[in-house]
Amino acid sequence: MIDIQMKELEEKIAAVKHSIGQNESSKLFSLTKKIENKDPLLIFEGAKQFVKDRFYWKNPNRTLAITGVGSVQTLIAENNRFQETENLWKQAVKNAWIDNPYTMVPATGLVAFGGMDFDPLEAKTELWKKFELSKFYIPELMLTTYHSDSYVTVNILINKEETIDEAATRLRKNTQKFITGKTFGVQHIEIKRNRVIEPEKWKETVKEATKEMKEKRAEKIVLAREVRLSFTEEINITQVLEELHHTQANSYIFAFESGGDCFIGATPERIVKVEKNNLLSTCLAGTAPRGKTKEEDEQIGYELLHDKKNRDEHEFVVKMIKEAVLKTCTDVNIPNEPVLHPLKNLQHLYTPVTGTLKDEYSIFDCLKDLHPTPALGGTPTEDSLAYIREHELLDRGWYGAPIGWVDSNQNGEFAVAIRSGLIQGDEASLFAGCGVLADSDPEMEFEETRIKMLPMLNVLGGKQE
Ligand SMILES: C=C(O[C@@H]1C=C(C(=O)O)C=C[C@H]1O)C(=O)O
Ligand SMILES: [Mg+2]
Repeated sequence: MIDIQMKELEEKIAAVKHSIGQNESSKLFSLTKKIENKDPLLIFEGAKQFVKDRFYWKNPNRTLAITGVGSVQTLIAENNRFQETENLWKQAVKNAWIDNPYTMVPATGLVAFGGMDFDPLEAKTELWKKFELSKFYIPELMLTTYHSDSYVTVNILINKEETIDEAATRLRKNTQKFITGKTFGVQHIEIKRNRVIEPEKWKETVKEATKEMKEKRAEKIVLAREVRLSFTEEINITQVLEELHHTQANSYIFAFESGGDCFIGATPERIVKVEKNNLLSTCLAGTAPRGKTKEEDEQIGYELLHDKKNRDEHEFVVKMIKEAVLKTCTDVNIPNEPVLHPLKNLQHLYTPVTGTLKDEYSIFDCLKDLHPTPALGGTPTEDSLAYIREHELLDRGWYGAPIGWVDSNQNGEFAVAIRSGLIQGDEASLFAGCGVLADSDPEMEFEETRIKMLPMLNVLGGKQE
């Protein structure tokens, strides 16, 4: 249980109540405490019986995990998603009473976690109907695990009308309910049906795109496709998260529930991380499989580092991110050559980008400038997006877009939501894309996307590879 004396809590609530303005009916109270270590997945599982909307996040080096349950305030943008979300977030922070003694610990205190559509101009289909253009939760309860310490944050709306005693009791009850957690059993997932959506037509689209580039109407276009699965029973998200954690090193693990559907994945791609004014972005593009032996693996890695098509794919991303970051940062540092980024099923070309974010820019400004990078859109951005809108067979929804969190202390981190799937009860869609250039071979690009789906497919009962 959260360690706080009733008297101390009542004093805090009295102060919050006192601060409610004449024209306000309530105030968001955010209270953070350090607690004995808890397993983030047990909290995630336990919350299922009380709330529909949960989120989960783990960073690639596993120093930070965030579990959020419920939403005390949901930030939904209607048009200009980056600017609107930032405005809503700033307003929420301004209106809240934040009691967080651990402001040096990222992702404690008031935090918003969410994601957004890849392309607001793409026609929406039934598939993504539960996901708004952009949606961020400020959770009712959040567990932050940073290095080996755990922190719990409870967010509640204190009403002007309720007594201090009522509010304190409500806060304690809520905390107790969510912090107890629940263990989960091992589910043996069985795929009933695995439907690759229009593979031949997809290859045809890739071929068409290569023509587009030969005729110099674009230089790179990223094309994605979908696989639809159905299972013998409903999928337990907690177990999928645990399996992703065990199988996908060097990747973010994320989940975001909305209206009963869950967008989930294990992505190696960071779009931007901001810690105070330190910025880190990543160029990740160019792909090859892993070898079966160490020698074969090193040989494939060497070839990837020296392959012209993959280096070109990568370079488009470096160029675009460099331009964007030079605008918002000083002290920009970008190595001249990429290195290999090994994953379980494949390896990528990787170039880190660091800089010092100028005071006048926020993480939302960075997202606006960076998304979509040519790792997910193409070059030039607008022409490739127009091509994707018109020709891609898939409604990308939140696939390929930023997903992540911000706190009220100038920290935040967003990944690019790839290697992901949308779980809808006993069905799921998996997504994967690839960078198409003028000399792309449709069969090879198809194979690349097949391998990119394996991380999700394997934890959903697919054949191990
Ligand atoms: C688009 C995806 O991945 C992107 C495309 C890559 C490529 O084509 O080489 C590599 C990494 C990602 O930037 C995906 O996994 O869905
Ligand atoms: Mg590629």
